[in-house]
Amino acid sequence: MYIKICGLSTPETVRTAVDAGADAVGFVFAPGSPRTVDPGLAARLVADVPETVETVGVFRDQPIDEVIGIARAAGVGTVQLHGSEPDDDLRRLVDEGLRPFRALSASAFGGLSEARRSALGAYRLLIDAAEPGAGVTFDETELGRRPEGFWLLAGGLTPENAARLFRFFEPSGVDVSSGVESARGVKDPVRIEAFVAAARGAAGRASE
Ligand SMILES: O=C(O)c1ccccc1NCC(=O)[C@H](O)[C@H](O)COP(=O)(O)O
Repeated sequence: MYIKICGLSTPETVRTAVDAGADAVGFVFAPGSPRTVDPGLAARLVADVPETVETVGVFRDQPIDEVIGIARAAGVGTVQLHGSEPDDDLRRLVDEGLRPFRALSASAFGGLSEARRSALGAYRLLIDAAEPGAGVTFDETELGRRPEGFWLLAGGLTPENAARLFRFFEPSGVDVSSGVESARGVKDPVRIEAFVAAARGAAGRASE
């Protein structure tokens, strides 16, 4: 079970996520979000993250050269693309030594052709609600068949619903942002710890 805590912007909450046992921490570089950080702040936060924890930059419809420049400046090793970027952008990230996550809404994934599903199978997927970072869950009927490779479930997860949704969707891991906040854009250390514990607990029970 892989756990990603997204939209972090303070040293305290990054430390809480790492100490709680998150596998990845995410920083939003897409403009216009209450969680958007600049690359300088992200670089200071990334400096305190152990190498065993994946650092993820989150982008939406930004030019790929800009994405790579920000990822390098911030020092993140992984790039999560939320827009309608072409597959060439994903290949370019790989060529640059960055690990891509392709984020797709559940309904977009559910509507893909078999050929498109298998092309995307080359990448790690993050299946989200229609509006990323909005704290909204999606309905089972929107997704249909589960992705075949490594995929993260996102969209409206919380400490309260993580175990139930993990058991239902059986993803490779989970991703959360709004559900571990006390107010929009403000992460809550207590909820981060509760989320990681709930997700780990669910994964442990699923493997028994
Ligand atoms: O967080 C944002 O505001 C955001 C803006 C633009 C693109 C992506 C964004 N966030 C992505 C995430 O934080 C998560 O990967 C995912 O959408 C889950 O969000 P939530 O439903 O809030 O848990």
